[in-house]
Amino acid sequence: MTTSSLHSASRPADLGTEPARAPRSAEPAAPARPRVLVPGLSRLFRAVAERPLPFTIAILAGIAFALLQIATSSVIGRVTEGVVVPAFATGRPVTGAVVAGALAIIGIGLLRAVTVAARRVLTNVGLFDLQREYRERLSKVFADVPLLWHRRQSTGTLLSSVYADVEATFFALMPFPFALSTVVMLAYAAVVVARVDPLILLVMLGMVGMLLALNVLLQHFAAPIAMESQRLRAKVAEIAHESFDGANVVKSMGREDQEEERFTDAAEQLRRNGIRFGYVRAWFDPLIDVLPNVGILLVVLLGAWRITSGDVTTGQVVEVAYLFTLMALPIRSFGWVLGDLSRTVVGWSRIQRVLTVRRRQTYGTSALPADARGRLVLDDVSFAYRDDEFEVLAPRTGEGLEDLDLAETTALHDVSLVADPAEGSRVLAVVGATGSGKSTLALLAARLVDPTEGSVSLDGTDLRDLTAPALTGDVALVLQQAFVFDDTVRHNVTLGADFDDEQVRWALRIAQAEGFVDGLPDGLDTVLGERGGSLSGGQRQRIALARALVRRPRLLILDDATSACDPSVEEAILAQIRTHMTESTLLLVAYRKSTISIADRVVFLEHGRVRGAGTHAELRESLPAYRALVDAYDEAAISHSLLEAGEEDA
Ligand SMILES: Nc1ncnc2c1ncn2[C@@H]1O[C@H](COP(=O)(O)OP(=O)(O)OP(=O)(O)O)[C@@H](O)[C@H]1O
Repeated sequence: MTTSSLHSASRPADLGTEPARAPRSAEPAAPARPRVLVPGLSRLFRAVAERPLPFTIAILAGIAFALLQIATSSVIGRVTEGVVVPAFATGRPVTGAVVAGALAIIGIGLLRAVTVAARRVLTNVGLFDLQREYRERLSKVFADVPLLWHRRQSTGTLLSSVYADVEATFFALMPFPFALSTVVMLAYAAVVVARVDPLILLVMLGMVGMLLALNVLLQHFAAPIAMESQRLRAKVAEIAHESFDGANVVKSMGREDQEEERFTDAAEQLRRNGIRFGYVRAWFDPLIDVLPNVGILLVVLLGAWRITSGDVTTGQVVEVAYLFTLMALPIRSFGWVLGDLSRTVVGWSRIQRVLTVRRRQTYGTSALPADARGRLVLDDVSFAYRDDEFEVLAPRTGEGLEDLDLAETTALHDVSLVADPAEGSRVLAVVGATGSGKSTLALLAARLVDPTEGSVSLDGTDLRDLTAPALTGDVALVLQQAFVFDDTVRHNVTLGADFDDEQVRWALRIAQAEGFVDGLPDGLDTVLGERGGSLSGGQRQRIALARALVRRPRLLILDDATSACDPSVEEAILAQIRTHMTESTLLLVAYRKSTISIADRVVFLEHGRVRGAGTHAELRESLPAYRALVDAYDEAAISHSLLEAGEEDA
């Protein structure tokens, strides 16, 4: 049995009732057929306004391209009139006109190439810049929102937002400047064609109208599928992330096949949805592609008839037919924009869900005085976990929390306690059955959550009034799940702050980590690998503990932070902390008698209420429930030791 399984074995589950946790928030039900055209186009225009310089130049380059296209068609019309028709009539080529026409066409072609390059480069500049900005904005929200928000989100979905949703939102921007410049081209072409022949203009307008109608129809069918695809992308990411994260459980429980099946199912749904999207596009794309060609055919037929009746010249018909050929691609770009508009709307709505989370962690302006001694006071503190409090509070609703009927789990009721070195309670242990509110109390003391009622203060200052640096500098919380970065031991302890090697070693020594760190190939410079995969659970916990110790916080909170260490190591750690961290108050969430007995004072929680406070001996004497719980911890520890001894003998 591993040390961490000892820990779970040593916590008697039946000594406390655990009310069911509030259900985690699901993704909000999205409308089956979202409105796409107006919200989508307005998002794209806003994107252009957010990066005006590159997009304006890209659009201008697009317009220049469109005008050059038209100029090409007019040159070709003139070459037909001035070179081809006379050559047919006289049987002799008109050399000067041929050279002039050829030079004009080559010159315009070169200019067109420049405009294409400028448009593409600048569109990319604007597009990727926006993607970067929104990824940064999302990650800022992730950093600013309270811890509880993160606990309600799936990491896979958040990852998918940062990557796939941002990409989907701005995907349609790629052809957007080209499509916008097409409007100018169409207007100009309409004038040219109207001057040639109103009948041909009618053909052109009919063709453009049909193209738009086809695109709107495409939206109608494609948008819900695109929406489902984004959701499924997030789901695939979520399952993949869960499988990687829970690799230990999956392997130890032999659930590889089921996990694979779960992943395959989601990937298969995504595949099917992608194919459905492809089917829809496959119906519409050929029609949209073929329409301009039908237009050209009609122009040629109509033109031939109008030439014979003498209403237009051959050059004019060739010019207009060529114009239609040139317009096919720009008009198609409308289709690209419209075709991807549904992804814009869906991606944006998913990003919005994160960006509009109203609750951000706010900080005060106070700092603790230099001679503060770490007096922690919880004064009549109640705390309730509220369902969906983050999701429902989109800024537009204007609703306050108090107006909303939210499901609640009250974890702590009117809890008052004091840990004060001056009053002989420098080390305070919090004991209670599972679900009694110990971890919630630890979160409150570290201000990772704020009380629903009452206050938590350190040396007389409400934690809410402390600045962020004061809070993180004066209070440190170490959790059972130690996170280790893929970096050196040194960086994992300092996290980039200015501590020298001596200080790092001091912290490692107290955390009983110096020995094994010295045994690592490069000592402090050893890179620990992703999530500290090369370390044992207990070693990871000790690195995380050293990270807190090196900061010498005034208040050190350990929530089951040494659970994966042997009892003897745990005892040594706590003894060292007691001896060397004389300026820190220590709040311990304790599960072992050895831990509890080093505390100056113990607070016993039951169902979120303080049932008793005093020394371990006093509580044992006066509270049968406390005695039963602590004895049960002991029995579990003894049976574990016997089990281990048996395993060693075998
Ligand atoms: N994020 C959450 N959302 C809703 N309810 C929660 C959440 N976290 C904890 N709770 C509930 O609050 C109560 C106290 O939980 P807490 O984790 O503080 O207990 P604990 O004493 O630390 O338990 P354990 O010893 O099992 O870690 C429990 O009823 C729990 O179900």
